[in-house]
Amino acid sequence: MTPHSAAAALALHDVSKRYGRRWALARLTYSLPAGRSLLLTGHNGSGKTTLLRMLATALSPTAGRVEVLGKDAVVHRDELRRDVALLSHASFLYEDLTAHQNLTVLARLLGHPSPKDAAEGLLGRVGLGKRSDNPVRGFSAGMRKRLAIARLLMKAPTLALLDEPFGELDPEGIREMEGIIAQLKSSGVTVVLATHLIDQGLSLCEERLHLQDGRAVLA
Ligand SMILES: Nc1ncnc2c1ncn2[C@@H]1O[C@H](COP(=O)(O)OP(=O)(O)OP(=O)(O)O)[C@@H](O)[C@H]1O
Repeated sequence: MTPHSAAAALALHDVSKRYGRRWALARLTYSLPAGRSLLLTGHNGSGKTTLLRMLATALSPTAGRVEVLGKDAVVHRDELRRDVALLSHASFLYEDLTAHQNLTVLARLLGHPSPKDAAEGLLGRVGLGKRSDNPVRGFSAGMRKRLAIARLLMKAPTLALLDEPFGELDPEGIREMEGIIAQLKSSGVTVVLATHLIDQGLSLCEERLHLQDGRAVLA
């Protein structure tokens, strides 16, 4: 490990990812300094989700090395999964459980001292207090997004990877999500934010990485 990467929240060393014959990421080298947050931009299919899933240790690189919080993301996958949370299109919600139950199940898994209170507090924070006893299967896309961010907050990660967090949200939801991301940052969480809403992203992140066909280009 170089001295530079030791201070980095994440570091990509010549990272490539291939699906079949298609290269989704190609020879990406990048380092995010500790204490900074990253805006990830690029057109549809440019590789943003692939990169986030790699940082979440859900995918391994085809070539190169990914370091997350100073650790190799392949070697230290299990321990990193405790510190890293991904808000993604697939939101890992139990359809037949209520919003409240979804969060209490997670809180118990995490060993939270008071799962029900924690769930209730977070549901209020994401604007789902009135729907907390409804099963998720009847939730709209925006409500699912709100519950997914509550799930991420319950996990209290060191690194939060947010894939299109504003998608499906109404204008009020977008403002609330901006507030939640700002709070995460002020509590010391490193945020990596992939979004097509460039203005929102730029106001929240100090650094930017723009992907074009899986390669980094100057933004
Ligand atoms: N599981 C997969 N199998 C095959 N190809 C894939 C797979 N996942 C992604 N790809 C391809 O990899 C490339 C990058 O996709 P990725 O989802 O990372 O892009 P993205 O920047 O997140 O796009 P969007 O803005 O549409 O969400 C695309 O060409 C895509 O078709």
